[in-house]
Amino acid sequence: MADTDRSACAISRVYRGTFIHSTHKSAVQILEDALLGVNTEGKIAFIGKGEELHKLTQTFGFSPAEVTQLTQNEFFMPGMVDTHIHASQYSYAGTALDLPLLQWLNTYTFPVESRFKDLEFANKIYTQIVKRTLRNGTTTACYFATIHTDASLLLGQIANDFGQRALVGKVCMDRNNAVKHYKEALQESQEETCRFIAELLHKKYPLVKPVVTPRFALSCTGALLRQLGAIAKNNNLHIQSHISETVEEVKLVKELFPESDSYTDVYHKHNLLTEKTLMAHGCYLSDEELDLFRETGASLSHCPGSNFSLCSGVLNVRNVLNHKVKLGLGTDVAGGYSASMLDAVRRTLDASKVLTIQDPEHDTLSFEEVFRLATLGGSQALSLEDQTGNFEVGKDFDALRVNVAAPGGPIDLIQFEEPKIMLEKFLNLGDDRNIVEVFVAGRKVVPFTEPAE
Ligand SMILES: O=c1[nH]c(=O)c2nc[nH]c2[nH]1
Ligand SMILES: [Zn+2]
Repeated sequence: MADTDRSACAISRVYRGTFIHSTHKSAVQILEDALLGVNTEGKIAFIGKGEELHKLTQTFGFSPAEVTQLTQNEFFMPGMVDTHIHASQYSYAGTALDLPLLQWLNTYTFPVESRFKDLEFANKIYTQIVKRTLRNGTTTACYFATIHTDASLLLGQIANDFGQRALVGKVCMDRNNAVKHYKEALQESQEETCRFIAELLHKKYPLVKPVVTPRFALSCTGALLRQLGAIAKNNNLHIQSHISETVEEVKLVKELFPESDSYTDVYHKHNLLTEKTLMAHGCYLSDEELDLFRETGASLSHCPGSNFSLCSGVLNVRNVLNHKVKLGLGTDVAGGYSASMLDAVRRTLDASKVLTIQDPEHDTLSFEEVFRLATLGGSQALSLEDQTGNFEVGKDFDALRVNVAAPGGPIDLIQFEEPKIMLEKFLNLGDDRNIVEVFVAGRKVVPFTEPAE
Protein backbone atom coordinates (compact mmCIF):
# COMPACT_ATOMS: atom_id res chain seq x y z
CA MET A 1 0.00 0.00 0.00
CA ALA A 2 1.17 3.52 -0.72
CA ASP A 3 2.79 5.56 2.02
CA THR A 4 0.96 8.89 2.00
CA ASP A 5 0.41 12.20 3.75
CA ARG A 6 -3.12 13.31 2.91
CA SER A 7 -2.97 16.42 5.07
CA ALA A 8 -0.55 18.12 2.72
CA CYS A 9 -1.26 20.62 -0.04
CA ALA A 10 -1.66 20.19 -3.80
CA ILE A 11 0.64 18.02 -5.86
CA SER A 12 3.14 19.79 -8.09
CA ARG A 13 5.15 16.89 -9.56
CA VAL A 14 4.70 13.13 -9.89
CA TYR A 15 7.40 10.72 -11.09
CA ARG A 16 7.16 7.08 -12.04
CA GLY A 17 10.15 4.76 -12.25
CA THR A 18 12.99 3.44 -10.09
CA PHE A 19 13.81 5.08 -6.76
CA ILE A 20 16.88 4.02 -4.76
CA HIS A 21 17.49 5.20 -1.21
CA SER A 22 18.61 4.11 2.26
CA THR A 23 16.54 3.45 5.34
CA HIS A 24 17.48 2.62 8.90
CA LYS A 25 16.96 -1.04 8.12
CA SER A 26 18.58 -1.32 4.72
CA ALA A 27 21.56 0.47 3.22
CA VAL A 28 20.02 0.23 -0.23
CA GLN A 29 16.28 -0.05 -0.77
CA ILE A 30 15.16 -0.28 -4.38
CA LEU A 31 11.64 0.69 -5.35
CA GLU A 32 10.93 -0.34 -8.93
CA ASP A 33 8.01 1.07 -10.90
CA ALA A 34 7.27 3.38 -8.00
CA LEU A 35 5.20 6.58 -7.99
CA LEU A 36 6.41 9.55 -5.98
CA GLY A 37 4.44 12.77 -5.57
CA VAL A 38 5.86 16.11 -4.49
CA ASN A 39 3.56 18.77 -3.10
CA THR A 40 3.64 22.53 -3.63
CA GLU A 41 5.67 22.90 -0.42
CA GLY A 42 8.40 20.72 -1.95
CA LYS A 43 7.69 17.80 0.36
CA ILE A 44 7.17 14.16 -0.55
CA ALA A 45 3.40 13.68 -0.40
CA PHE A 46 3.28 10.00 -1.29
CA ILE A 47 5.34 7.10 -2.49
CA GLY A 48 3.51 4.09 -3.84
CA LYS A 49 3.48 1.43 -6.51
CA GLY A 50 2.85 2.10 -10.19
CA GLU A 51 -0.21 -0.11 -10.06
CA GLU A 52 -1.74 2.23 -7.47
CA LEU A 53 -1.83 5.10 -9.99
CA HIS A 54 -5.58 5.29 -10.27
CA LYS A 55 -6.15 5.37 -6.53
CA LEU A 56 -3.40 7.96 -5.99
CA THR A 57 -4.80 10.25 -8.69
CA GLN A 58 -8.12 10.20 -6.83
CA THR A 59 -6.65 10.72 -3.37
CA PHE A 60 -4.28 13.50 -4.37
CA GLY A 61 -6.19 15.10 -7.22
CA PHE A 62 -3.76 14.90 -10.11
CA SER A 63 -4.15 13.51 -13.61
CA PRO A 64 -2.21 10.53 -15.04
CA ALA A 65 -1.09 12.89 -17.82
CA GLU A 66 0.93 14.86 -15.25
CA VAL A 67 3.10 11.85 -14.38
CA THR A 68 6.70 12.01 -15.63
CA GLN A 69 7.97 8.56 -16.58
CA LEU A 70 11.68 7.80 -16.08
CA THR A 71 13.48 5.80 -18.76
CA GLN A 72 14.94 2.34 -18.11
CA ASN A 73 18.43 3.77 -17.62
CA GLU A 74 17.27 6.31 -15.07
CA PHE A 75 16.65 6.33 -11.35
CA PHE A 76 16.12 8.84 -8.57
CA MET A 77 18.36 8.84 -5.50
CA PRO A 78 18.46 11.25 -2.56
CA GLY A 79 20.65 14.33 -2.93
CA MET A 80 24.08 13.94 -1.37
CA VAL A 81 25.11 15.65 1.86
CA ASP A 82 28.61 17.14 2.01
CA THR A 83 29.17 17.42 5.74
CA HIS A 84 32.47 19.33 5.51
CA ILE A 85 33.66 21.67 2.76
CA HIS A 86 35.69 24.90 2.77
CA ALA A 87 33.98 27.12 0.18
CA SER A 88 36.81 29.62 0.63
CA GLN A 89 39.47 27.13 -0.49
CA TYR A 90 37.92 26.30 -3.85
CA SER A 91 40.17 28.66 -5.85
CA TYR A 92 43.19 26.39 -5.27
CA ALA A 93 41.41 23.02 -5.33
CA GLY A 94 43.51 20.52 -7.27
CA THR A 95 46.80 22.17 -6.34
CA ALA A 96 48.97 22.65 -3.25
CA LEU A 97 48.78 19.09 -1.99
CA ASP A 98 52.46 18.65 -1.20
CA LEU A 99 52.63 19.66 2.48
CA PRO A 100 51.36 18.22 5.74
CA LEU A 101 48.37 19.94 7.38
CA LEU A 102 49.98 22.61 9.56
CA GLN A 103 52.47 23.73 6.90
CA TRP A 104 49.72 23.52 4.28
CA LEU A 105 47.56 25.88 6.35
CA ASN A 106 50.36 28.40 6.79
CA THR A 107 51.69 28.25 3.24
CA TYR A 108 48.55 28.03 1.11
CA THR A 109 45.35 28.27 3.10
CA PHE A 110 45.67 31.31 5.33
CA PRO A 111 47.04 33.59 2.59
CA VAL A 112 44.15 32.65 0.27
CA GLU A 113 41.46 32.89 2.95
CA SER A 114 42.67 36.35 3.90
CA ARG A 115 41.65 37.51 0.39
CA PHE A 116 37.95 37.10 1.22
CA LYS A 117 37.92 40.57 2.74
CA ASP A 118 37.43 41.51 -0.92
CA LEU A 119 33.73 40.88 -1.61
CA GLU A 120 34.22 40.76 -5.36
CA PHE A 121 36.68 37.89 -4.99
CA ALA A 122 34.35 36.21 -2.48
CA ASN A 123 31.39 36.54 -4.84
CA LYS A 124 33.30 34.91 -7.66
CA ILE A 125 34.63 31.92 -5.70
CA TYR A 126 31.45 31.34 -3.69
CA THR A 127 29.30 31.38 -6.82
CA GLN A 128 31.64 28.86 -8.45
CA ILE A 129 31.62 26.44 -5.52
CA VAL A 130 27.85 26.53 -4.96
CA LYS A 131 27.25 25.85 -8.66
CA ARG A 132 29.93 23.18 -8.86
CA THR A 133 28.66 21.27 -5.84
CA LEU A 134 25.01 21.49 -6.92
CA ARG A 135 25.89 20.24 -10.39
CA ASN A 136 27.64 17.29 -8.78
CA GLY A 137 24.63 16.37 -6.70
CA THR A 138 25.36 18.02 -3.34
CA THR A 139 21.93 19.16 -2.23
CA THR A 140 23.10 19.90 1.33
CA ALA A 141 26.49 21.41 2.18
CA CYS A 142 28.05 22.30 5.52
CA TYR A 143 30.42 25.13 4.64
CA PHE A 144 33.40 26.80 6.24
CA ALA A 145 33.78 30.37 4.93
CA THR A 146 36.51 32.66 6.39
CA ILE A 147 36.83 35.07 9.33
CA HIS A 148 35.11 37.79 7.27
CA THR A 149 31.50 38.34 8.32
CA ASP A 150 30.23 40.09 5.18
CA ALA A 151 31.77 37.56 2.82
CA SER A 152 30.32 34.73 4.93
CA LEU A 153 26.88 36.35 4.69
CA LEU A 154 27.39 36.54 0.94
CA LEU A 155 28.01 32.78 0.83
CA GLY A 156 24.66 32.30 2.60
CA GLN A 157 22.95 34.54 0.04
CA ILE A 158 24.49 32.69 -2.91
CA ALA A 159 23.49 29.27 -1.53
CA ASN A 160 19.96 30.60 -1.04
CA ASP A 161 19.80 32.12 -4.51
CA PHE A 162 20.86 28.87 -6.18
CA GLY A 163 18.57 26.85 -3.91
CA GLN A 164 21.13 24.77 -2.02
CA ARG A 165 20.44 23.63 1.54
CA ALA A 166 23.40 24.89 3.52
CA LEU A 167 24.92 25.47 6.91
CA VAL A 168 27.34 28.38 6.67
CA GLY A 169 30.09 29.06 9.16
CA LYS A 170 31.98 32.28 9.64
CA VAL A 171 35.35 30.96 10.78
CA CYS A 172 36.56 31.97 14.26
CA MET A 173 40.25 32.10 15.14
CA ASP A 174 42.06 34.32 17.62
CA ARG A 175 45.39 32.48 17.42
CA ASN A 176 47.65 32.40 14.38
CA ASN A 177 51.38 32.71 14.91
CA ALA A 178 52.34 31.99 11.32
CA VAL A 179 50.16 34.38 9.31
CA LYS A 180 49.59 37.18 11.77
CA HIS A 181 47.18 39.26 9.70
CA TYR A 182 44.76 36.34 9.34
CA LYS A 183 43.22 36.21 12.79
CA GLU A 184 40.79 38.10 15.01
CA ALA A 185 40.96 39.56 18.47
CA LEU A 186 38.95 37.61 21.04
CA GLN A 187 36.21 40.21 21.43
CA GLU A 188 36.06 40.87 17.70
CA SER A 189 35.57 37.17 16.98
CA GLN A 190 32.76 36.94 19.49
CA GLU A 191 31.00 40.12 18.34
CA GLU A 192 31.34 39.35 14.65
CA THR A 193 30.03 35.82 15.22
CA CYS A 194 26.96 37.28 16.91
CA ARG A 195 26.50 39.77 14.06
CA PHE A 196 26.87 36.97 11.50
CA ILE A 197 24.26 34.82 13.22
CA ALA A 198 21.80 37.67 13.72
CA GLU A 199 22.08 38.95 10.15
CA LEU A 200 21.88 35.51 8.54
CA LEU A 201 18.86 34.50 10.63
CA HIS A 202 17.23 37.84 9.85
CA LYS A 203 17.27 36.97 6.12
CA LYS A 204 14.90 34.09 6.87
CA TYR A 205 16.38 31.94 4.12
CA PRO A 206 14.34 28.74 4.32
CA LEU A 207 17.25 26.35 3.71
CA VAL A 208 20.34 28.28 4.86
CA LYS A 209 21.36 28.49 8.52
CA PRO A 210 24.43 29.64 10.45
CA VAL A 211 26.84 27.21 12.13
CA VAL A 212 29.21 28.24 14.94
CA THR A 213 32.71 27.55 13.59
CA PRO A 214 35.84 27.57 15.75
CA ARG A 215 38.50 26.62 13.16
CA PHE A 216 40.18 24.06 15.45
CA ALA A 217 41.68 23.99 18.92
CA LEU A 218 45.08 25.20 17.70
CA SER A 219 43.56 28.38 16.22
CA CYS A 220 41.52 29.34 19.29
CA THR A 221 42.17 30.39 22.85
CA GLY A 222 40.23 28.62 25.58
CA ALA A 223 38.34 31.88 26.18
CA LEU A 224 37.12 31.97 22.57
CA LEU A 225 36.15 28.29 22.61
CA ARG A 226 34.11 28.91 25.78
CA GLN A 227 32.33 31.94 24.31
CA LEU A 228 31.49 30.05 21.13
CA GLY A 229 30.07 27.16 23.16
CA ALA A 230 27.82 29.66 24.95
CA ILE A 231 26.74 31.37 21.71
CA ALA A 232 25.79 28.03 20.15
CA LYS A 233 23.83 27.05 23.25
CA ASN A 234 21.97 30.37 23.56
CA ASN A 235 20.90 30.28 19.91
CA ASN A 236 20.44 26.48 19.64
CA LEU A 237 22.85 26.37 16.70
CA HIS A 238 24.99 23.81 14.95
CA ILE A 239 28.73 23.73 15.70
CA GLN A 240 31.51 22.57 13.39
CA SER A 241 35.27 22.25 13.73
CA HIS A 242 38.20 19.90 13.10
CA ILE A 243 39.55 17.21 15.41
CA SER A 244 42.43 14.71 15.52
CA GLU A 245 43.35 15.02 11.86
CA THR A 246 47.13 14.53 12.20
CA VAL A 247 49.57 13.18 14.79
CA GLU A 248 51.43 16.50 15.00
CA GLU A 249 48.20 18.45 15.60
CA VAL A 250 47.12 16.07 18.39
CA LYS A 251 50.48 16.50 20.10
CA LEU A 252 50.32 20.30 19.94
CA VAL A 253 46.76 20.35 21.27
CA LYS A 254 47.92 18.30 24.25
CA GLU A 255 50.66 20.86 24.93
CA LEU A 256 48.31 23.84 24.50
CA PHE A 257 45.51 22.43 26.68
CA PRO A 258 47.36 20.39 29.34
CA GLU A 259 44.33 20.44 31.65
CA SER A 260 42.29 18.35 29.19
CA ASP A 261 42.37 14.54 29.11
CA SER A 262 42.17 14.37 25.31
CA TYR A 263 41.53 16.44 22.18
CA THR A 264 37.84 15.55 22.45
CA ASP A 265 37.87 16.66 26.08
CA VAL A 266 39.13 20.12 25.01
CA TYR A 267 35.93 20.68 23.03
CA HIS A 268 33.79 18.96 25.65
CA LYS A 269 35.14 21.18 28.45
CA HIS A 270 34.20 24.25 26.40
CA ASN A 271 30.63 22.99 25.76
CA LEU A 272 31.26 22.45 22.07
CA LEU A 273 30.15 18.81 21.88
CA THR A 274 26.39 18.68 21.39
CA GLU A 275 23.84 16.79 19.29
CA LYS A 276 24.32 19.51 16.67
CA THR A 277 28.12 19.28 16.55
CA LEU A 278 29.98 17.98 13.55
CA MET A 279 33.74 17.43 13.80
CA ALA A 280 35.83 16.74 10.70
CA HIS A 281 38.38 13.91 10.47
CA GLY A 282 38.90 12.20 13.85
CA CYS A 283 41.60 9.89 12.42
CA TYR A 284 43.36 9.51 15.78
CA LEU A 285 40.44 9.44 18.23
CA SER A 286 40.69 6.78 20.96
CA ASP A 287 37.82 4.45 21.78
CA GLU A 288 37.20 6.54 24.93
CA GLU A 289 36.91 9.68 22.82
CA LEU A 290 34.46 7.94 20.49
CA ASP A 291 32.43 7.02 23.58
CA LEU A 292 32.31 10.71 24.47
CA PHE A 293 31.07 11.49 20.96
CA ARG A 294 28.27 8.98 21.37
CA GLU A 295 27.33 10.19 24.84
CA THR A 296 27.11 13.82 23.72
CA GLY A 297 25.45 13.02 20.37
CA ALA A 298 28.24 14.73 18.41
CA SER A 299 29.02 13.51 14.88
CA LEU A 300 32.04 12.95 12.67
CA SER A 301 32.66 13.97 9.08
CA HIS A 302 34.89 11.50 7.28
CA CYS A 303 37.03 13.26 4.66
CA PRO A 304 39.26 10.60 3.10
CA GLY A 305 40.18 12.67 0.01
CA SER A 306 41.81 15.23 2.26
CA ASN A 307 43.28 12.60 4.59
CA PHE A 308 45.08 10.97 1.65
CA SER A 309 46.13 14.20 -0.06
CA LEU A 310 47.69 15.73 3.06
CA CYS A 311 49.00 12.33 4.26
CA SER A 312 47.06 12.88 7.48
CA GLY A 313 45.78 9.42 8.39
CA VAL A 314 43.11 6.83 7.68
CA LEU A 315 39.95 6.91 9.77
CA ASN A 316 38.57 3.51 10.72
CA VAL A 317 34.92 4.15 9.83
CA ARG A 318 33.89 0.64 10.88
CA ASN A 319 35.18 1.32 14.39
CA VAL A 320 33.30 4.65 14.49
CA LEU A 321 30.07 2.94 13.40
CA ASN A 322 30.62 0.15 15.95
CA HIS A 323 30.75 2.88 18.60
CA LYS A 324 27.36 4.12 17.35
CA VAL A 325 28.75 7.55 16.53
CA LYS A 326 26.89 9.37 13.73
CA LEU A 327 29.06 9.80 10.64
CA GLY A 328 28.72 11.53 7.27
CA LEU A 329 31.13 12.12 4.39
CA GLY A 330 32.89 15.34 3.44
CA THR A 331 34.95 16.50 0.48
CA ASP A 332 36.99 18.91 2.67
CA VAL A 333 37.88 21.05 -0.33
CA ALA A 334 40.67 22.03 -0.75
CA GLY A 335 42.60 19.54 1.41
CA GLY A 336 40.48 17.20 -0.69
CA TYR A 337 40.95 18.18 -4.31
CA SER A 338 37.49 17.21 -5.57
CA ALA A 339 34.28 19.09 -4.78
CA SER A 340 32.24 16.05 -5.85
CA MET A 341 30.67 13.77 -3.27
CA LEU A 342 31.10 10.92 -5.74
CA ASP A 343 34.83 11.33 -5.14
CA ALA A 344 34.22 11.22 -1.37
CA VAL A 345 32.29 7.96 -1.87
CA ARG A 346 35.18 6.41 -3.82
CA ARG A 347 37.86 7.60 -1.41
CA THR A 348 35.79 6.21 1.48
CA LEU A 349 35.79 2.80 -0.17
CA ASP A 350 39.54 3.09 -0.89
CA ALA A 351 40.31 4.07 2.71
CA SER A 352 38.35 1.10 3.99
CA LYS A 353 40.24 -1.19 1.59
CA VAL A 354 43.59 0.23 2.76
CA LEU A 355 42.62 -0.87 6.27
CA THR A 356 41.74 -4.32 4.95
CA ILE A 357 45.12 -4.56 3.17
CA GLN A 358 46.78 -3.77 6.49
CA ASP A 359 44.53 -6.15 8.42
CA PRO A 360 42.61 -8.82 6.46
CA GLU A 361 40.28 -9.19 9.46
CA HIS A 362 39.03 -5.65 8.94
CA ASP A 363 35.36 -5.59 7.93
CA THR A 364 35.51 -3.59 4.67
CA LEU A 365 32.69 -1.10 4.03
CA SER A 366 30.38 -2.11 1.18
CA PHE A 367 29.35 0.33 -1.55
CA GLU A 368 25.81 0.08 -0.20
CA GLU A 369 26.94 1.26 3.23
CA VAL A 370 28.92 4.12 1.70
CA PHE A 371 25.88 5.16 -0.35
CA ARG A 372 23.99 5.42 2.91
CA LEU A 373 26.77 7.49 4.51
CA ALA A 374 26.69 9.94 1.57
CA THR A 375 22.94 10.47 1.88
CA LEU A 376 21.01 9.42 5.00
CA GLY A 377 24.18 9.24 7.14
CA GLY A 378 25.06 12.83 6.29
CA SER A 379 21.59 14.05 7.14
CA GLN A 380 21.78 12.27 10.51
CA ALA A 381 25.25 13.66 11.20
CA LEU A 382 23.90 17.18 10.60
CA SER A 383 20.71 16.52 12.61
CA LEU A 384 18.70 17.25 9.47
CA GLU A 385 17.22 13.78 9.20
CA ASP A 386 13.69 15.04 9.66
CA GLN A 387 14.09 17.16 6.50
CA THR A 388 16.32 15.25 4.09
CA GLY A 389 18.39 12.09 3.48
CA ASN A 390 15.90 9.69 1.88
CA PHE A 391 12.48 9.39 0.25
CA GLU A 392 10.29 9.25 3.31
CA VAL A 393 6.86 10.85 3.09
CA GLY A 394 6.91 14.27 4.78
CA LYS A 395 10.58 14.97 4.05
CA ASP A 396 11.68 17.56 1.52
CA PHE A 397 12.21 16.23 -1.99
CA ASP A 398 16.02 16.52 -2.26
CA ALA A 399 16.85 14.28 -5.17
CA LEU A 400 19.09 13.47 -8.11
CA ARG A 401 17.69 12.21 -11.38
CA VAL A 402 20.45 9.93 -12.62
CA ASN A 403 20.81 8.60 -16.15
CA VAL A 404 23.59 6.00 -16.19
CA ALA A 405 23.60 6.00 -19.98
CA ALA A 406 23.58 9.78 -20.44
CA PRO A 407 24.76 10.60 -23.98
CA GLY A 408 28.41 11.66 -23.95
CA GLY A 409 28.71 10.48 -20.35
CA PRO A 410 31.41 8.34 -18.75
CA ILE A 411 29.50 5.03 -18.55
CA ASP A 412 29.11 2.57 -21.43
CA LEU A 413 26.31 0.06 -21.06
CA ILE A 414 25.95 -2.95 -23.33
CA GLN A 415 22.53 -3.89 -22.00
CA PHE A 416 19.89 -2.66 -19.57
CA GLU A 417 21.16 -3.23 -16.06
CA GLU A 418 19.24 -3.98 -12.90
CA PRO A 419 18.93 -1.01 -10.51
CA LYS A 420 21.59 -2.08 -8.03
CA ILE A 421 24.16 -2.45 -10.83
CA MET A 422 23.13 0.97 -12.18
CA LEU A 423 23.73 2.46 -8.72
CA GLU A 424 27.11 0.76 -8.32
CA LYS A 425 28.23 1.88 -11.78
CA PHE A 426 27.10 5.43 -11.10
CA LEU A 427 28.88 5.60 -7.74
CA ASN A 428 32.14 4.20 -9.14
CA LEU A 429 32.18 5.56 -12.69
CA GLY A 430 29.63 8.35 -12.91
CA ASP A 431 30.01 12.11 -12.89
CA ASP A 432 27.90 15.23 -13.29
CA ARG A 433 27.00 14.27 -16.86
CA ASN A 434 24.91 11.46 -15.37
CA ILE A 435 23.09 13.82 -12.99
CA VAL A 436 20.50 15.18 -15.34
CA GLU A 437 18.39 17.03 -12.78
CA VAL A 438 18.85 18.07 -9.16
CA PHE A 439 16.01 19.01 -6.80
CA VAL A 440 16.18 20.69 -3.41
CA ALA A 441 12.97 20.96 -1.42
CA GLY A 442 11.05 20.22 -4.62
CA ARG A 443 12.68 23.03 -6.62
CA LYS A 444 14.63 22.06 -9.72
CA VAL A 445 18.04 23.67 -9.12
CA VAL A 446 19.99 21.90 -11.91
CA PRO A 447 20.02 22.57 -14.82
CA PHE A 448 20.50 26.18 -13.72
CA THR A 449 17.80 28.54 -14.83
CA GLU A 450 20.21 31.41 -15.41
CA PRO A 451 22.99 30.94 -17.99
CA ALA A 452 25.75 28.69 -16.59
CA GLU A 453 29.29 30.06 -16.52
O1 LIG B 1 41.64 19.87 6.48
C1 LIG B 1 41.70 20.94 7.12
N1 LIG B 1 41.45 22.11 6.50
C2 LIG B 1 41.48 23.27 7.16
O2 LIG B 1 41.25 24.33 6.58
C3 LIG B 1 41.80 23.22 8.54
N2 LIG B 1 41.93 24.15 9.50
C4 LIG B 1 42.24 23.51 10.63
N3 LIG B 1 42.33 22.19 10.42
C5 LIG B 1 42.06 21.98 9.13
N4 LIG B 1 42.01 20.87 8.40
ZN1 LIG C 1 38.39 21.05 6.87
